Amino acid sequence: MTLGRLNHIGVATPSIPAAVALYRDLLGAEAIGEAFDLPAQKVRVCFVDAPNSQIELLEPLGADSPIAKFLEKNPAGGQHHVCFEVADIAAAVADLTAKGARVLGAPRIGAHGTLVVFVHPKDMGGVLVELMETPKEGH
Ligand SMILES: CC[C@H](C(=O)O)C(=O)SCCNC(=O)CCNC(=O)[C@H](O)C(C)(C)COP(=O)(O)OP(=O)(O)OC[C@H]1O[C@@H](n2cnc3c(N)ncnc32)[C@H](O)[C@@H]1OP(=O)(O)O
Ligand SMILES: [Co+2]
Repeated sequence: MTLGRLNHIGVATPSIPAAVALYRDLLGAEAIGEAFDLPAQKVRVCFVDAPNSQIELLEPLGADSPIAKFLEKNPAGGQHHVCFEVADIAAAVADLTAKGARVLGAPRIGAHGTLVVFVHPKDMGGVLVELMETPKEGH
């Protein structure tokens, strides 16, 4: 696989509205999307756009959300993952698996409507890495 652009940084928060206020009022964020639920991934999502990337604010949907456990350990929230784009997610999964990295589950549709997958943080120096298939032109 070849590492593509940094698509977003995932930030877990107990409150998307409170986090949005910080990015808007403290940092001057001007392009903030509407929050939306992603039930299949057990998260509520809101994107804060920066000129060259995005912050993906994440609230847990339900006690079994992957964010819930993170927030138990980090009640105020915090940096959760980084997401890079790849041209071909299946090829990336095969490559990573062949290299011995733990790919978590099968690719599934993420918040941008394209296939995403995660690599276990223990195989990436303590960083939870998400890979997202680059949206096809015009999609
Ligand atoms: C897909 C929609 C959206 C998008 O962009 O499109 C998203 O990004 S949704 C993001 C939320 N979804 C996920 O994170 C799915 C992948 N995550 C997982 O499978 C788990 O959260 C996992 C495996 C990373 C952790 O599992 P779990 O929380 O059940 O286990 P532990 O808490 O015991 O953690 C095990 C070990 O990993 C360390 N850990 C956990 N989370 C993170 C993290 N975000 N960054 C770095 N390290 C993390 C944790 O500290 C444990 O380490 P240890 O040394 O044993 O304490
Ligand atoms: Co993400």
